Parts: sequence; structure tokens; C-alpha cells
Amino acid sequence: MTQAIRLEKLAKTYGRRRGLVDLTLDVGHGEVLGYLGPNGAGKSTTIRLLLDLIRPTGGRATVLGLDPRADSVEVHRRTGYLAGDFTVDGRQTVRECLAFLAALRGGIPERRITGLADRLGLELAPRIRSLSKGNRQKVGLVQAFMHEPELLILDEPTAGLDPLVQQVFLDLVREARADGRTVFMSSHVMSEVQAVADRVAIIREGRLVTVDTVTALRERAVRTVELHFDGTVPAEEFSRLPGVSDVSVEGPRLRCRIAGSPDALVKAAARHTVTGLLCEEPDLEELFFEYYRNGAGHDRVTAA
Ligand SMILES: Nc1ncnc2c1ncn2[C@@H]1O[C@H](COP(=O)(O)OP(=O)(O)OP(=O)(O)O)[C@@H](O)[C@H]1O
Repeated sequence: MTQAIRLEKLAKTYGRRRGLVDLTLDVGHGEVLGYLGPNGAGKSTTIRLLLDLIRPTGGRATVLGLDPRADSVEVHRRTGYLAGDFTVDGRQTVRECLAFLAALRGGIPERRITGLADRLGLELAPRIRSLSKGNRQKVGLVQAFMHEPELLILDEPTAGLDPLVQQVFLDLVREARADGRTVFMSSHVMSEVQAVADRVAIIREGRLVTVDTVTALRERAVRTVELHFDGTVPAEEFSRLPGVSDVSVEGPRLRCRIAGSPDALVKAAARHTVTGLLCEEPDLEELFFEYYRNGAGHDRVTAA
């Protein structure tokens, strides 16, 4: 797979403040990458660097094979961008605003704009300044998607959206991927990212902590397992097994948490008569918290 985005030791400092530290990351064409991190992790900094809205202090970014600085116009033409602080002229109506932005893009069929607005439940008649935060965000989404760009760069796209509209947004991302387009979206909510992303990159304090597929993250995540036996089993037979923690036994029921392979647990259970087995879906949000806790940041993220 060729790369839609290639970051090589990309770095940004703001005076003496750290923005981004030697970030190396590739995003393939047609891939949806979820870019997760707590407040101040460096997500917006990365995105602004991709679009040449700020300049790096080290390293290199390549977007659609282009240099964001030298080929800025071309990068912006081929990209749909939603800024974290999306703002437009408040005096315009939604329709005027989107028509203006469409004209800047060389014209876009009106039905595409009205189609997106309909799906997101965005009225076109009101003035921008009268809109709630969520409705302004919808304007931002329409303008990012309306020209069907080959690359979408979205900074906290679901901020302020209610759950139903969030689902519509996730559908738009799925459709973009089905069309072979690339999506780079930042978030601080794991659940929405895991619903659509092929891979998830987690950053903390300007550094990449991990990047992996949602499937692999799931395999690494902690899950709760409940086993039912035909009688009481000794907890100590289970508490020392690799990856097993928080073992509790209540009558014939044993509950524990497991990280990684359940093989040792299954083999230990098989020494008894198992009458029931319940395994909860791994909680990726919890895995995400772990990545945060294992550092000096301690910035809490929002659980969805
Ligand atoms: N213009 C600036 N001047 C000084 N420091 C900045 C500036 N922009 C960002 N920073 C610092 O860079 C770091 C990364 O900020 P950034 O906005 O990229 O984080 P983020 O992950 O997007 O956070 P959030 O979720 O709050 O938007 C933070 O410590 C922030 O204070």
C-alpha cells in the first residue's frame, strides 16, 4: 500500500514548550486512522503541520506524496479539513456559507451539499451565528466532505455532536473508506474510533505511544471472564496464572480479568467441570487509559 501520509521524525516546539517529538507514522491510502490522545497530547499540532498551518521544527511530513509547504495549494485542494476550532463568518446563512466554500473549491453540485446537510440534520436557512456548537460542527463536516476529497483530515470531528449524529458521521467515514479514500481523524474517545478505524495511533505528551490495528489492540486489552463450575473451585489455582488478575470466587462462580491469551486460564478451568462461560468484550477505553496512566501526563480522557 502506498502512503497517503508519511511522517518522519516530525517535531514541533513552541518556544520551549513541547508540541510534538519525533513522530514517525505512515497512513496508507484508503486507510482510516484514529489519532487518539488526551488534551494537549499534540493531536492538533500534528494536523496543523500536515496542512502547513504551522511549520515543523524538525523532521518531515509528506501528504499525498506532496510537501505540505511547497505544494500547499495542491494539498489543500485534494484534502477535506475540519479544524478543531472550525469558525466561519457568523453573518452568513448556512446555505450562503457552504455555497461560498463550494465556490472556492471550484463548484460542487448543490444536491451533494443538501444531501449531506439532510443526513446530518443541518438546516440551511439559519445564520451561522445563531447555531449551537453541534450545528456549527455539522457545517464543518459538510464542508470537509462535500467535494469528496481523497484525504480527510478531521480534528475532533464529533465534538458537540449528539449520539445519533455521531452515528451519521461514522457512516460518512465508512462510506469514504468504501470509496477508497483516506481518513485521518483525531479524537479523545476510543469507542468512536474503534467503530471505524483500521488502525489507532495513541499519542501522549507529543510522543507516539503505540500504533496498531483495532483487532490487535483488542487482543491486548483486558477482558473480564466469568466461569461457572459444578462446585466451588480454589481461587489460588487461578490467581497465579499468566495474565490473570482480580480473581474472585463466589460459590460455583469464578470471575477474573485476563490480559492477552486465555490459554492458561482455559487449561486450568478444564481440570474441573465447566458448566458455563461468559467473556465480556474487551474494553479498549480501559486499555487507552492504561497508556495514559503509564506516564507522567495523567491527563484523563473522556470515556464515551
Ligand atoms: N500556539 C501555541 N503556543 C504554545 N504552545 C502551544 C501552542 N499550540 C499548542 N501548544 C502546546 O503544544 C502541546 C500540544 O497541543 P495540541 O493543541 O497539539 O494538543 P491536542 O492533542 O490537540 O489537545 P486538545 O485535545 O486539547 O486539542 C500542548 O502542550 C499545548 O499547550
